[in-house]
Amino acid sequence: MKHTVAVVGAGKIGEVMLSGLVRAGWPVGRLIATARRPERGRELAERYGIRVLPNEAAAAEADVIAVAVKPQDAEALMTDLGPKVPGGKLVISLCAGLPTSFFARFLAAGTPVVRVMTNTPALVDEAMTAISAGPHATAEHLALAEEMFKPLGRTLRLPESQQDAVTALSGSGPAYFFYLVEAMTDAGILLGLPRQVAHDLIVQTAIGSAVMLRESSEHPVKLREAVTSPAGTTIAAIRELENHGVRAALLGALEAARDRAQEIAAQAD
Ligand SMILES: NC(=O)C1=CN([C@@H]2O[C@H](COP(=O)(O)OP(=O)(O)OC[C@H]3O[C@@H](n4cnc5c(N)ncnc54)[C@H](OP(=O)(O)O)[C@@H]3O)[C@@H](O)[C@H]2O)C=CC1
Ligand SMILES: O=C(O)[C@@H]1CCC=N1
Repeated sequence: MKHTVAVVGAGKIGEVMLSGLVRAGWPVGRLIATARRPERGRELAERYGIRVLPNEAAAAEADVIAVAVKPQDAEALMTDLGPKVPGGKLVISLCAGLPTSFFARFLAAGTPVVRVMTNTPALVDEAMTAISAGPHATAEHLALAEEMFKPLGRTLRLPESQQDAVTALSGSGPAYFFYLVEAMTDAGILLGLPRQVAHDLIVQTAIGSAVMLRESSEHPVKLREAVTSPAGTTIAAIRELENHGVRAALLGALEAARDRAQEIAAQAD
């Protein structure tokens, strides 16, 4: 925790990261945020007691520069800031789709770049974060990225070539589960339950199922089979899911998310 970290473009995911570092005891004096809108900067300074600086000043002071702008804003940011990033800094990209080679184009030769895909459960220290070495990133840089993201949940090192798939699966993943919970709550209402009751039933069921997935050594198929009684209620529901092609829809959905990540990269080329 002896490094100073600047989150450049502290929006939703940047704040998730900063709040996790604060909870993990990262000294607030070693955390810097940048924001495009002054009111957003004030909000972050008040909420976390961290410093909010202009991009160039943040990059000059920090050892680690975490880029958390939308991919569509990355080119404008890097065109301006990239040449001003002093040598010897570690640049971490949190951006979906953009390869580390995109960032290297704007940075001084030899600047290490690490690509990270985390997710919003970092807010409850249950993130899944995948970390990949880009140009000039050494084992030491990966270890530093892990030091920052480990307190926020699980971390995994993967080749950068797998990051678009990771983005589709775990980066966007929380949205799919929230969508499912929302739809199942509606189903509870259809069956006559009050909204709050339906919500509570399904949230606790989701938590219980997630804990079983993590803590039992059983394959998900076995866990599902244990719920599915012969001629029972569950198989009646599963038949409907199969009839509606839910498995195929998921395969297609994740492929679409991966394709969108690739399109973002192509647009930035
Ligand atoms: N949301 C998520 O669950 C995840 C997002 N990501 C990635 O994180 C990145 C950010 O996503 P998200 O947090 O959702 O988006 P947000 O729009 O919430 O955050 C981006 C922030 O960057 C600010 N910004 C843009 N340009 C500049 C600039 N030049 N200088 C300073 N600040 C700037 C924006 O300001 P303004 O408010 O004015 O627009 C905004 O606050 C994306 O690349 C996304 O792919 C990765 C994993 C998960
Ligand atoms: O939807 C997005 O593009 C970002 C990347 C992963 C999660 N949210």
